[in-house]
Amino acid sequence: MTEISKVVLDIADLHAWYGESKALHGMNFEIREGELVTLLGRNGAGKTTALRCIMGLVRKKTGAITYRGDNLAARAPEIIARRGIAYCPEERGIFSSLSVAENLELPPVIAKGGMTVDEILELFPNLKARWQSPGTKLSGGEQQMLAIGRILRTGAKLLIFDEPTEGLAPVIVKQIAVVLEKLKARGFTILLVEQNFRFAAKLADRHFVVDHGKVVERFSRDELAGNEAKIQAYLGV
Ligand SMILES: Nc1ncnc2c1ncn2[C@@H]1O[C@H](COP(=O)(O)OP(=O)(O)OP(=O)(O)O)[C@@H](O)[C@H]1O
Repeated sequence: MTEISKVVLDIADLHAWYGESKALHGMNFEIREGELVTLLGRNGAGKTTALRCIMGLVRKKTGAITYRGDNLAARAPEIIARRGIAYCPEERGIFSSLSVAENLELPPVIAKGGMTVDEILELFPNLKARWQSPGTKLSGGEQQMLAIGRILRTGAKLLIFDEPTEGLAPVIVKQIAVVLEKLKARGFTILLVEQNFRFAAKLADRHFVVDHGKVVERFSRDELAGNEAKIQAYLGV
C-alpha cells in the first residue's frame, strides 16, 4: 500500500540554523499518504529541528518543505496549521491552569473530519475521569494523552509527534502504541520522532535515521531485521 500511495510531505535539501549555529545539513525524506514513518537518531541529531522547520517554527532555513504540492518553507506557523498539519511537541504544551476539558477544546478546528470529544475519550478513557482536573494534577502519561488527544479534534490529516513515550511507564507506552495504530488505521498520516526503537519498530512502515543534521539511512519495516545493529549504533544504545 505504502509504496504506491502518493507523497504528501517532501523534505528536500533542508538546512537550518539557530543563530550562527547550523543544526540541519541537507535533510531529505518524504512521507506517503497513510504512512507512519519515524525519524530515529541520538540526542542532538536534528530530529526536533526538522519537525520545528515543518511547523514554521525555525526561521533561518533553506530548502523545500512541500506539503500536498505547496512549499511551506516560507509560511507562518498558523498558515501551516491551517493546511492540516498538527504538531505534538516533546514538552507537550499542556496549560496547567486549564482543565482537561479546556485544554482539549483549545486548538481551533481547521477542517472537517476531526474527531469528536467522545471519540477522543474513547481512545483515552483515562482522561474521562480527569475531565475537570487542572493540567497540573495530571500524571506524565495523562498529559501525553491529552497532548495527543488535543490535536485530533482539529481535522489535521498529518500528525507529528515528538518523542511521545519519553519518560513514561511501559504500560502507558503500550497504550500510546495502540492509539497510534488506531490513528493509522483511521487514515491519518503520521510522522514520529522516537528514541525508543523497540516502540517505533512495531509501528512504523519506514524509518529514517538522522545523524548530524541529515538523513543517513532509510529502512522499510521489512529491512529492519538485518539492520538492527546498525540502527542501534546510530542511536548510541
Ligand atoms: N534553541 C536552540 N538554540 C541553539 N541550538 C539549538 C536549539 N535547539 C537545538 N539546538 C541544537 O541543534 C542541534 C539539533 O538539535 P535537535 O533538538 O533538533 O536534536 P534532536 O535530534 O531532536 O535531539 P533531542 O532528542 O535532544 O531533542 C543540536 O546541536 C542542538 O544543540
